[in-house]
Amino acid sequence: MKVTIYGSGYVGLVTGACLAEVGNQVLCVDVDADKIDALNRGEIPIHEPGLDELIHANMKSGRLAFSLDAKQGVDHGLFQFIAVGTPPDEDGSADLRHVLTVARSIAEHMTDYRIIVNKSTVPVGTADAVRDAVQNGLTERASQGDFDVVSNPEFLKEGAAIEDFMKPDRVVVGTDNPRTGELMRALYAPFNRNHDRVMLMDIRSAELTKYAANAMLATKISFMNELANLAEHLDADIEEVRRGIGADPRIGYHFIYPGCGYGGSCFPKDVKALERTARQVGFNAELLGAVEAVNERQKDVLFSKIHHHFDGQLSGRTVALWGLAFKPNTDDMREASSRKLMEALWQAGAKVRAYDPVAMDECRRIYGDHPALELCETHEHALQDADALAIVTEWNVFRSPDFESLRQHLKQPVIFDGRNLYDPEMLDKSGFSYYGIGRGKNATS
Ligand SMILES: NC(=O)C1=CN([C@@H]2O[C@H](COP(=O)(O)OP(=O)(O)OC[C@H]3O[C@@H](n4cnc5c(N)ncnc54)[C@H](O)[C@@H]3O)[C@@H](O)[C@H]2O)C=CC1
Ligand SMILES: O=C(O)[C@H]1O[C@H](OP(=O)(O)OP(=O)(O)OC[C@H]2O[C@@H](n3ccc(=O)[nH]c3=O)[C@H](O)[C@@H]2O)[C@H](O)[C@@H](O)[C@@H]1O
Repeated sequence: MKVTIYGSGYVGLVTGACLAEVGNQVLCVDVDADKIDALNRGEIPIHEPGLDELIHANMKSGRLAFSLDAKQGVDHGLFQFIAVGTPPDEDGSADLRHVLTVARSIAEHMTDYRIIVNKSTVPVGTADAVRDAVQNGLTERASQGDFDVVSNPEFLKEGAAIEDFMKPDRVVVGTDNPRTGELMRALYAPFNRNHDRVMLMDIRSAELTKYAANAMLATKISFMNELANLAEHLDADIEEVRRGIGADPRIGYHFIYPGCGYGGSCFPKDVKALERTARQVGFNAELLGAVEAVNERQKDVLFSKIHHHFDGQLSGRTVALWGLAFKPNTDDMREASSRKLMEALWQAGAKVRAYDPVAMDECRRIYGDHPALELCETHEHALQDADALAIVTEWNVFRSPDFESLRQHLKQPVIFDGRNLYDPEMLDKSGFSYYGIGRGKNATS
């Protein structure tokens, strides 16, 4: 089948590469000329395990191509996937500018029946807005073009995106046309071999399903972070509590890891957008507001602990920072907890020596040559002359460090562990001051 995908970011590239891999002819269209040039040279703009190989193999076989030309995109695919960004606008609602630009450009060039598939995360009612934008465009051209609009939200996780796309838990398809539903089912058939994962539903429910999934996951995290902070007041260990509740299959072990707040391009923006959607229809979504507020506060927790440990005297201090990405296996630093921590440390007059296995270039792109930031070649190197170690991303390489060498490098043996990687008792016995999240009595929040 022929597929066009607008937007060559995380979702567009993964969708394009995976659909090409199972035999479709895929054209990815983007407005970013540098990105398309790089892709055409075989350079992949993001770090996503397995993506380079998949893109290279499918470009070579002629099933995957990249273009700047929207008309070529409209001519190419029966399926027109929209996978452009939907960033928060000023009040936190999803900004649909890019989605509607694509819709208008499809209308401008369309000559045959097209299925417009919205994969971007968009508020309920967006399919109607896309349909109106396309219809208005066609009317202006006095064209009789026929089309359907489908909602097909994406649930992949960065760092495991290929696996998630190739073996989805479910494929949600919102459509009001049974024939289009069957065409979507045929497109996804290769990912559906063991059991039918395609769930057909009405469009508005599909749109809401995406926000509901992210909001539920974010709620679990904020709930655990709230309890972690409470555990510090009660001298209990949240890691024991986590194991204790996770054993109940109704709760489960997934997404109940406390930490220094959730980041990334999606949870923060999607929780806000859903809360704003509710507000727009006159509904006060109290829980969503609390999930967001707890997360904002949680991103300050490591700084509070550092500030407290050094009696507020941070000027002239140096903190070694392990991890910059919002989670392991990605170079994405959007809404990463590392950013809030670094900015607070700089504000307080401290310096940061940071290391991340893949996000160093991204950090350089964001902060340039910041005078209070040194990007170090290894995680050990980051420790040199540092007063303390802070960890914000649970990369495997940080899980089992040589604590003896760590003690020798640090000016003071103190660790602020934003991901609860280490055993407090063991570190205590080895003479470290250890601050985890919710690990017994050291409340500063
Ligand atoms: N990143 C993720 O893990 C996931 C993201 N999503 C959703 O998918 C959507 C896309 O997210 P990402 O891939 O992360 O975004 P991204 O920011 O990585 O990529 C978006 C791409 O769209 C391009 N673009 C903008 N306007 C365009 C236009 N008119 N025509 C063609 N291309 C255009 C941009 O140049 C950029 O390359 C968002 O709505 C996001 O919420 C959903 C599931 C997972
Ligand atoms: O809509 C999206 O973009 C995607 O958002 C998330 O995926 P992603 O943001 O890539 O990353 P997650 O693995 O969900 O982690 C998000 C954040 O939550 C934090 N987290 C996660 C799990 C946990 O138990 N505790 C916790 O603090 C992570 O450190 C990270 O900062 C969802 O997991 C995907 O299903 C969804 O498609």
